[in-house]
Amino acid sequence: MTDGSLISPAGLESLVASEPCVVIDTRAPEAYAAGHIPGAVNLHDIFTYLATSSPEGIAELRGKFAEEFGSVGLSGAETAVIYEQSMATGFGQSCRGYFLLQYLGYPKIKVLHGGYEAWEAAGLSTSTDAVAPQPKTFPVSDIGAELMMDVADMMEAIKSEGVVKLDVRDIDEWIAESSSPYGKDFCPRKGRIPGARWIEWYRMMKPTASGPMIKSKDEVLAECATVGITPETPVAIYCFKGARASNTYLALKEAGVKDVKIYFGSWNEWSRDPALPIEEGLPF
Ligand SMILES: O=S(=O)([O-])[S-]
Repeated sequence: MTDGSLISPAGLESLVASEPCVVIDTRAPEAYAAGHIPGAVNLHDIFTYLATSSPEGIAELRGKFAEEFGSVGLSGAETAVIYEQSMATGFGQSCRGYFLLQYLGYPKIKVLHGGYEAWEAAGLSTSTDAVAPQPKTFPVSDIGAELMMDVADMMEAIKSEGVVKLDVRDIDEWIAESSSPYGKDFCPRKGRIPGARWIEWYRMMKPTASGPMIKSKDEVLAECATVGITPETPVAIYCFKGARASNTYLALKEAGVKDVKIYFGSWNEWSRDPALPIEEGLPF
């Protein structure tokens, strides 16, 4: 898939040559220091930040990322291009950045399809030079606010048969063997949001010579059909903290599923409140 919000390495090379761009590397600082796309800035918080959906949590999240995206030079005039190592090795962290920018109402966003691995596979130049971005005022808006669900929204979704609650976590989390990718007992409870259906996030990608890539529109819709999702189905996605969910979000949006939202607090938030219902044990 090459149109829409995904951009190929060659496409990114011509884009940066022709218009203002801020290229954002979401990998760990050590990986960035070892080599990055020339001119790219490093924002690893995009991946590591644990969000909650309380009013205070949302206010903190919005303030933090408006500040961080402004500090790397996003004013609304530049296209933000986000990348990670590859689409399937960093829990979808570049897509988490994409989702956060959409949520904050940023107008021009792309994800480098295939990430740094695809950039290197294309033989394009890399750099270890430090980059000093020029800070700008980030243009926060409410236009994307409805994309992010809070606990109350998820409780409503549980009551609604028509909304597919889509769990995209790894299998050990789905079968309630582990509570998180950070260790089995990182969260106090293991299980699932009641009524959730499951597509492990890797299924949205397939291997290529340049690394894992998001499947074609028809391939993604075929995966969706296995859990009853059509382009018209409202979908509420969750994972552990919103990164893998963002990878699936992007795949579904690119495939034409119209109403997709993320419960960004995800299992990290839900499992910590004993008042919230869960399904425990094996899902079969
Ligand atoms: O992908 S994740 O946010 O659940 S670590």
